[in-house]
Amino acid sequence: MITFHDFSYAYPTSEAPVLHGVDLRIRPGRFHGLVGPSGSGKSTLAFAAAGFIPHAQGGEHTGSVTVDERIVADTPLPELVTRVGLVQQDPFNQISGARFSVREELAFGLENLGVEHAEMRHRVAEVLELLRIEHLADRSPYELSGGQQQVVAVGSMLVMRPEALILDEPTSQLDPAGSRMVVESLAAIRESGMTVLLIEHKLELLADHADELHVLVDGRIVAEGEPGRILTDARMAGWGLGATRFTTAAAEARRDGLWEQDRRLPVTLDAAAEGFRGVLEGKAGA
Ligand SMILES: Nc1ncnc2c1ncn2[C@@H]1O[C@H](COP(=O)(O)OP(=O)(O)OP(=O)(O)O)[C@@H](O)[C@H]1O
Repeated sequence: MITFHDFSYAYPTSEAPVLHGVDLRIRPGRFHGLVGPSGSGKSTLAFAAAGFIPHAQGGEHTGSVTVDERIVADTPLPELVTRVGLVQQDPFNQISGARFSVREELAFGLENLGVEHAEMRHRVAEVLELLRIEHLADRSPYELSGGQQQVVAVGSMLVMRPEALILDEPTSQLDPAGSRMVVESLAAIRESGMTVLLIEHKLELLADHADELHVLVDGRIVAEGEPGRILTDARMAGWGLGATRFTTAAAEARRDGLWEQDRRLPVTLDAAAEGFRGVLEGKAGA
């Protein structure tokens, strides 16, 4: 479990804190999503959960972040990497450059930890299978598409068997085909029962995957709850956030009497289809 306890933080060059009194619980086996407008502090929060703040970035903080009761600020980074994996936006920057094949790239972090060879091979094979990238095992990481590289970056975190995986806008630099690959791997990770925090601007992705959403605005958590409730919250526009296409379509249809007044607005394709089917069947039967 990753827990933020009244955590505030300012970078060494910040004039004002970037995070303000953040209280947050990332619970074991749950898929959490973090949304917020640009510059609200989402990546900063991810760095704090993974220990890069304060270990690599310095700066000033109050309150604490704990990972399984260990205070992140007091735990050495090499110990934290086996507990919290962080996948960032640009897949290219996450490839070590030290290895010739995807298989070796995946083993790289384990080699550094001194994991024995048989165990290393086992974990690499397991991750190749989970992410359905066995066919890429002997390819050079540099020959891969952006989407494939990002899935390999996810894999290089998963081989460490962290308790939690944080993904910071993992599809933002990818084309639609690359995004699809990463989204498919998210589904596999979700099924594996791993603890996940996904930072994402694409609300539909969160609606499809997350159990719980947290909204960060100006460094403060302003709302938390299940995606269906948060993504249809009337305050979304005021927070600088949009709505899913399904919510917008149903809200417009409701003005024309084509969405039941007391039916919740949808955030997924399935919920939208169900609502519209209900209206059409009602009209056909009338
Ligand atoms: N290394 C740094 N030093 C000083 N200020 C920083 C640093 N990194 C980020 N900031 C500032 O901290 C604030 C929050 O940035 P952060 O990248 O965490 O936001 P974000 O919500 O992830 O944004 P985006 O959605 O655009 O990625 C911004 O005002 C940013 O300029």
